[in-house]
Amino acid sequence: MSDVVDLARIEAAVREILLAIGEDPEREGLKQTPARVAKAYAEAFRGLHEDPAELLSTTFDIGHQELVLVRDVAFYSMCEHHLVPFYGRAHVGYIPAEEGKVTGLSKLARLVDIFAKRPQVQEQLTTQIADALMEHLLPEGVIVVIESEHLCMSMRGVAKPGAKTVTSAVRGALRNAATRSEAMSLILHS
Ligand SMILES: Nc1nc2c(ncn2[C@@H]2O[C@H](COP(=O)(O)OP(=O)(O)OP(=O)(O)O)[C@@H](O)[C@H]2O)c(=O)[nH]1
Ligand SMILES: [Zn+2]
Repeated sequence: MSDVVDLARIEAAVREILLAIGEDPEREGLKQTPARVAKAYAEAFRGLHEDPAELLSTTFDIGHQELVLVRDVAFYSMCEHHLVPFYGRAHVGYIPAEEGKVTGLSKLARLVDIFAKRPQVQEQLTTQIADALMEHLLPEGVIVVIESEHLCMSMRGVAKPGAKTVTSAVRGALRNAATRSEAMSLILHS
């Protein structure tokens, strides 16, 4: 990870922030903070250096052409406007095509993290997951629903803790009313 994220540069920047807020970066409690924040940021943004195509290249030949849905995938992301977390649950479903591919269930959850671990906005996170599945699995259809709380709306600014933002992206056969409502009822069952 450290070969793609410049830890020293983050450390220097965090030291500057501490000075700018009127703190003393040399005091005992803060001495290790720039290094800790650098490691935490490398983890929070590791998805920038991960490839969805590679992740979704492991596929199986299973003759299932009905909905596959992984519900309640917990994720933590960082709002690109304020660099504070937004977090919640993603529901990711697709209908494999006859000539398309089926991937491992864990890969759907890993795909959420590849895009969540980047500076993000929720709409783009939702779209990127859906489009990556369409591109790499060539399925009949995809549905992605994300529910999350944005700390930039809870702990600062408008200060509305508990407000949930829900976004969806629906592609292909899942745009069909009956199929979409079957998927939504399975998602809302959670
Ligand atoms: N559409 C969208 N907006 C987001 C997301 N995360 C944060 N925001 C919003 O981005 C907006 C940024 O607004 P600005 O007016 O530029 O920034 P600000 O002065 O800090 O805004 P306030 O949060 O209202 O104090 C805010 O309304 C946030 O609620 C997201 O994932 N999607
Ligand atoms: Zn924000």
